[in-house]
Amino acid sequence: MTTRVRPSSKRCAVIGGSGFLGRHLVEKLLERGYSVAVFDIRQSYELPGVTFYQGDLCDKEALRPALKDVPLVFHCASPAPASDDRALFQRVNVQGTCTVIQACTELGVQKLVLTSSASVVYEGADIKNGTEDIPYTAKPMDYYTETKIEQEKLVLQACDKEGGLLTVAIRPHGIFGPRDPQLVPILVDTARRGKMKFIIGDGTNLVDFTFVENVVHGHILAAEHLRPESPLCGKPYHITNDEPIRFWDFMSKVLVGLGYAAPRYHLPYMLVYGLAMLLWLLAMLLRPLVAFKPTFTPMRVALAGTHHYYSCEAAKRDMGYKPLVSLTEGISRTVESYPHLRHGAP
Ligand SMILES: NC(=O)C1=CN([C@@H]2O[C@H](COP(=O)(O)OP(=O)(O)OC[C@H]3O[C@@H](n4cnc5c(N)ncnc54)[C@H](O)[C@@H]3O)[C@@H](O)[C@H]2O)C=CC1
Ligand SMILES: CC(C)CCC[C@@H](C)[C@H]1CC[C@H]2C3=C(CC[C@]12C)[C@@]1(C)CCC(=O)C[C@@H]1CC3
Repeated sequence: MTTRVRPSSKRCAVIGGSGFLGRHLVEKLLERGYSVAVFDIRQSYELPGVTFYQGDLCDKEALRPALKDVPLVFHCASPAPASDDRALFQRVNVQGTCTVIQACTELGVQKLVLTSSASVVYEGADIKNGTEDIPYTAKPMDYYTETKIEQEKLVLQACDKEGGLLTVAIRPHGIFGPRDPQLVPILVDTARRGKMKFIIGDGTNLVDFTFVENVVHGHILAAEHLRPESPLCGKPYHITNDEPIRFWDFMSKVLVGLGYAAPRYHLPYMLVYGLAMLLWLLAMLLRPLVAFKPTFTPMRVALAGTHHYYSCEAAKRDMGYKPLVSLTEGISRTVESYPHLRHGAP
């Protein structure tokens, strides 16, 4: 006879726990007294209280030991948006997420918290104070977004309030903070190549940038408020800093903080967007011959030149969310954490 260990409510697993958001989440969970199993395709650190399981989330047998006897699972793994690899996104974000759901169900996991993205409703047009009832976009701007939509639908539809797996999705936007491998490094690289002199559009467009610790806070609140009778079951929630900022002011603050010049000259949005489309088409056509990745993709240009900020009122109402770190504090902690990216650093 096999005896089933009753999962401790202070035990959880973080799929994607080696990544930027995942590691911040793991650190906060440890601080709050959880013991954590990290499942990731790579191991990027070691910490007391964390057990690492290295494997591909598409492989159910590899996932099983990490999720066994765990009541709560966070799924924040994804290929990087910049990889732009359709087959990889499809395999990991869609098929892999099906595998995660199956493994959770088979192993009796009680709660699954997915890291989705606010970009599931974004199609390049302005979004001002967007709420969670905006429909998924029918015209996703890249493969990453296309598969994040599928992924979110799968997880939310799997919610079973009658004693089965409970699910909720967190939709962050523009996460930044120490150890981010994407936003600040791409920005600095672009500046070092002399390409951050221009403001796309009139520079007044407001967007959300969200400090990583606020995103973590939203995930933990969601997990702790997810119960069969709570409104969270099967729902998505925006988690933001609740301080929309002009896209180009944010970029300038980070650049100037690191010793680079702020962008100054304006370029018409439609001109840059048109050029980005042309470059993207060219890159597609030349792909079999030469691999080149334009910095200014249509998605990035759209994000840089339109309003895209979201309401986090639902998270405030249903889980008592409020941002813990202000934008000013978050930017200064981020800038300080990148001494190697400062202007003139060796
Ligand atoms: N960074 C951002 O601005 C935003 C991120 N998100 C979402 O947040 C989540 C975390 O993103 P980041 O921490 O920024 O990315 P990241 O790239 O730092 O972390 C993702 C982690 O997933 C792991 N992973 C990838 N494929 C895997 C596989 N097949 N099996 C196991 N592990 C795998 C990677 O090794 C990595 O450690 C993702 O789901 C992303 O879509 C959502 C909105 C904004
Ligand atoms: C070259 C410049 C015009 C822009 C440099 C900064 C960008 C790299 C970032 C600005 C907004 C960011 C963002 C994301 C990635 C990095 C940026 C484009 C996401 C696409 C990451 C994944 C998501 O789910 C949505 C994010 C929106 C904002």
